[in-house]
Amino acid sequence: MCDKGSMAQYTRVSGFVGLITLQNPPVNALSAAVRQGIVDMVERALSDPIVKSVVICGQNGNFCGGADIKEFGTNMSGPPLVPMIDAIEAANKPVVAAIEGSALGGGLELALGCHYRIAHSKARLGLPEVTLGLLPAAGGTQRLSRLIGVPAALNLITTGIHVTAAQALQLGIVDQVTDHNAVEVAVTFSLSVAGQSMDARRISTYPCPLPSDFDALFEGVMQKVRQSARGAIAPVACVQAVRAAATLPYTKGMEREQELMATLFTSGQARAQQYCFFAQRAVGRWRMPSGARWETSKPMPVHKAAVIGLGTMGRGITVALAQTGLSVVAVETQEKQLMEAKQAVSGMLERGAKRHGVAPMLDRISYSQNIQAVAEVDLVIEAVFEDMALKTEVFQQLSAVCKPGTLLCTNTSALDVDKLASEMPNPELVVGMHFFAPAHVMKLLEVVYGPRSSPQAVATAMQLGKKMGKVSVAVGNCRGFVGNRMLMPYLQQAFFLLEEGATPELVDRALEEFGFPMGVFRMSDLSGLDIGWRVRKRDELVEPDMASGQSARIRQGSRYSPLGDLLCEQGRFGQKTGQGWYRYDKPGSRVARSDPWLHSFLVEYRARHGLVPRSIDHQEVLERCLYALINEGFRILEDGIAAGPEDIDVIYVFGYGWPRHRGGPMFYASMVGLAKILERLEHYQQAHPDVPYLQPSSLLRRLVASDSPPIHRWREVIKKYQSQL
Ligand SMILES: CCCCCCCCCCCCC[C@H](O)CC(=O)SCCNC(=O)CCNC(=O)[C@H](O)C(C)(C)COP(=O)(O)OP(=O)(O)OC[C@H]1O[C@@H](n2cnc3c(N)ncnc32)[C@H](O)[C@@H]1OP(=O)(O)O
Repeated sequence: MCDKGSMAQYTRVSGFVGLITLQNPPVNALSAAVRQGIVDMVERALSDPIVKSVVICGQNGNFCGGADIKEFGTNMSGPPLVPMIDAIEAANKPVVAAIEGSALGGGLELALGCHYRIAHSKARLGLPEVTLGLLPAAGGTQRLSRLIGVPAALNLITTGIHVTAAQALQLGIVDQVTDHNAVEVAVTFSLSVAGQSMDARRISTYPCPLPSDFDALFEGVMQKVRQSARGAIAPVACVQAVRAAATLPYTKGMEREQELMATLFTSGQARAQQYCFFAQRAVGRWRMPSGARWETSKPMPVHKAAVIGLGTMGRGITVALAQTGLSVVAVETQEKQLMEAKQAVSGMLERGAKRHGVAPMLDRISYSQNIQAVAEVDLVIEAVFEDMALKTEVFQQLSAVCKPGTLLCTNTSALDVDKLASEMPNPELVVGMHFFAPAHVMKLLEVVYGPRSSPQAVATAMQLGKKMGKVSVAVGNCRGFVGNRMLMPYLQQAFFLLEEGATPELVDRALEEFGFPMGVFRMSDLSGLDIGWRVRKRDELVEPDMASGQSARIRQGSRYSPLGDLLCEQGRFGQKTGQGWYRYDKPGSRVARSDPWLHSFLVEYRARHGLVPRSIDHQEVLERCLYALINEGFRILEDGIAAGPEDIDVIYVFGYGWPRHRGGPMFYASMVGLAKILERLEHYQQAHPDVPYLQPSSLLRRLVASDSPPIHRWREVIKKYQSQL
């Protein structure tokens, strides 16, 4: 017997079991139609006298990915989740959740409303609402705390982590884990408990186990959460909701859960985080200005890869490749460096494997000092020193050694990928892969294509990035690509603010309060001030600091601050030398301390250049640094270097510490209001006419003139703008 009409299919199986199958591909999200289907089918199963028990499962081996996030921005209709789950829990026949694939968010909340949960061993469970700026508001905070206790519930709910079936069993979230068909096991099990009272299985009736150190626990967790949330409100609300579970009766706790959810639901932060969720997925659907795109470009198979150059980046890339299960040839011509790298790579693999409880992939890697060793690989990632002549030489060797068709990738953060490609016999096989340090940890990968890169080469690099667990974004070739190009105006404004009266502490505090993990100066100290210095020297911007006054701070026709160069001349390269914008207890130590020397140096510098310090507030810091960065983002869109604002936002959230709850720079601009951004840029440009980065981009002007459409409609304006160029 079967009813296929709705988005929850009803079948009677094994004679007496009502099987309800959610069917809303790809993740069986609980849309209004699915909720209606569940309500109807549960009612049907419970009112059918032949049915003794009920099993709820999801179509295609996937239980349920939670509430339908796409519905959140709309006028929500259909039966609400809470009464639907309450009705399941109140049922007088056993209801068993058969969990395959994922049970996340509302999906797990639905399962917690069931009387039993049976999971397949490969299933994953979690309450990831916090990552969407929300909390589990279909009883999740109240039921999970009662089921597994406050500390474990706090951990799951405030972090949003997914746990394996085995971990869920250990925590007590599921009752049984099986390697067999979970639906069949659940059907058999449901019959074994048919006729029994379900009173003891209703989690909402459980008392919440209270830890002895209750107050200290909540205080500690709240402090930790506030610190790591960097201004995000959802993690704090999650703690408050769990506290309600621990202190209030169930119905009151539910009221508190709803109240907290209402605040989050309507907040800009939830919108920003949900935007990030979809943006992260949208960047996989890449397109190039030539019209080539993800659906029509087939990646080449990659079984064996090589890494050339085993410095910090090369080591991280080797680890990341080996962890995907690929065979890796790691080449380093210097013997000492090769030995050190081998030890470091093995250490990283062993530590990673230990964390995940698996065997380290040490035998996946073969090391060599000879570039000939890469003859048979499908793809090479060159990670030698950031120097065009050196990279060109290595690429020429590679094209002589590699088998035909090998994809040649350069790991560069700024060099001209197209220029490199133009020196090769097969420029279509050359792409940039800009990894972020540490390469085996950081999630972001910029895949850089030039006008000559073939769509297949881009597709291959994008697919490899995905396999490596990276969020890969395809971007065009320009100085600094997307991320570092936008960083230039940001850094420049920060330097100018110091000249005008700010301190590194003030600028960093403003940016950290905004939500960055580190302000620009602490970050520069961490990365090393000498990196930018080297680039500025190459660009012939660095001059001996002989002169004073305004003319000494003009380079190549624009305002220039030599502050960073002056620090480097003193050997202050940041953390590694123990001194930079801050001082450190010793070279390599991480705690940044305010440096009186630096403050005196700034006073003296301003005096020497006739700069009268003024008081600068946080608002100005944010506007100058962030709006200049955003303005460059608009230029990047104008130039077609990024296909859309989502690409830029994903790069900033995953690679540059932009707070996720602010959605990325372009989303943030849309929230602030494009007209306001334009007005402030015009204001600062008038005050600083010698700073080209503050000149508002034509696209920003065009968007404002088009009544500032919502961000999902920017692409239309960009297309029109580009077609008129
Ligand atoms: C005054 C106002 C008062 C307001 C009161 C408000 C009351 C509202 C009450 C609501 C109660 C809600 C309670 C509930 O607690 C909330 C939730 O459940 S939120 C959702 C939680 N779930 C998740 O976060 C899971 C998200 N999904 C994933 O993590 C992954 O997709 C996956 C399930 C692990 C599968 O991963 P993959 O196989 O890699 O597939 P993709 O990720 O690429 O996804 C494929 C495709 O599906 C889309 N999708 C995935 N999940 C959802 C979803 N939950 N809703 C909608 N769409 C989803 C995803 O976007 C992909 O599509 P694409 O974007 O590529 O088109």
